[in-house]
Amino acid sequence: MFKTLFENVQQQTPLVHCITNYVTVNDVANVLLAAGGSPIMADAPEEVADITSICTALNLNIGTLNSRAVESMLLAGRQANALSHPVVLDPVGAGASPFRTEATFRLLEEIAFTVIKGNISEMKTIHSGSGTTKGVDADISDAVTEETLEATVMFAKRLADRNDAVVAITGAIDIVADRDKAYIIRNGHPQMAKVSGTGCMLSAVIAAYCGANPEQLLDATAAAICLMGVSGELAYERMISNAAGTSSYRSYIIDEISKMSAETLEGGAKIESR
Ligand SMILES: Nc1ncnc2c1ncn2[C@@H]1O[C@H](COP(=O)(O)OP(=O)(O)O)[C@@H](O)[C@H]1O
Ligand SMILES: Cc1ncsc1CCOP(=O)(O)O
Ligand SMILES: [Mg+2]
Repeated sequence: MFKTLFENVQQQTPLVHCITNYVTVNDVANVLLAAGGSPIMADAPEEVADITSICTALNLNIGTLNSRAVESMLLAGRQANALSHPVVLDPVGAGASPFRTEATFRLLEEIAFTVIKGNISEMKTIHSGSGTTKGVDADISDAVTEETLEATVMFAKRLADRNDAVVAITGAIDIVADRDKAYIIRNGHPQMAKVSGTGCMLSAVIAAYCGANPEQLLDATAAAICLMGVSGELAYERMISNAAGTSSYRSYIIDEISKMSAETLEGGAKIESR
């Protein structure tokens, strides 16, 4: 399922324009290189439309939002839409403050997103306009369980339909959906939540996969999620065998992404469709 999607990224080296937060920006750049893409971070309103024009995909992440960044995101998003480039939204912390929530809705109104990717609390905020979130992390009471899984799959499909986008909800169980079809992905490791930026890294990798595979946006998004999850599992094994800690784990995740083969990805993916 993933071989061609994976190879397209390796062969095309998609250039991804990121307007992202200053917490995880370096990891986002390195994970894009590790995955076979290429990063450029640019957030000045004076240049974002030009930068987007030379890229393959755009990744908007509201993690450390300010008014100038909102302006830049709108300019870049409009240009990416005009050029039919895929655009990913990571609504980091939507629901944590009115500013974040309102900016998220303004972006959703004015830009056609290809993929909207967040944790369950952020995605519930996008659905209802308000929500509980533990800062940038999901509220534990929102967590998707086996009991709430099918309802969350329906929720993801409805949200995808309403926004005319692929919707990806991350957590212990990841769900990715368009209006008709969903995938449930059970890769990853709880340790990934102990590293700031695994969600941001994933959004950038999704942008690279969609840029290189514009005709298969749902599958490309699923491939990126499996890539992140399988790498998180392999990195955890290495962390344990080296008696290492969370800082090394962060590097090990990027290492495993850089060493990934189509065969390991395919063999390691725990994915089912609905
Ligand atoms: N408990 C978990 N078990 C397995 N994978 C996880 C777990 N928590 C997070 N992940 C993985 O970590 C990555 C980031 O997801 P998440 O923590 O939900 O995002 P964010 O950091 O934006 O809140 C995803 O690839 C997800 O699958
Ligand atoms: C801690 C923090 N604060 C603002 S952005 C950010 C990083 C969030 O990264 P992720 O969404 O990948 O956990
Ligand atoms: Mg996040």
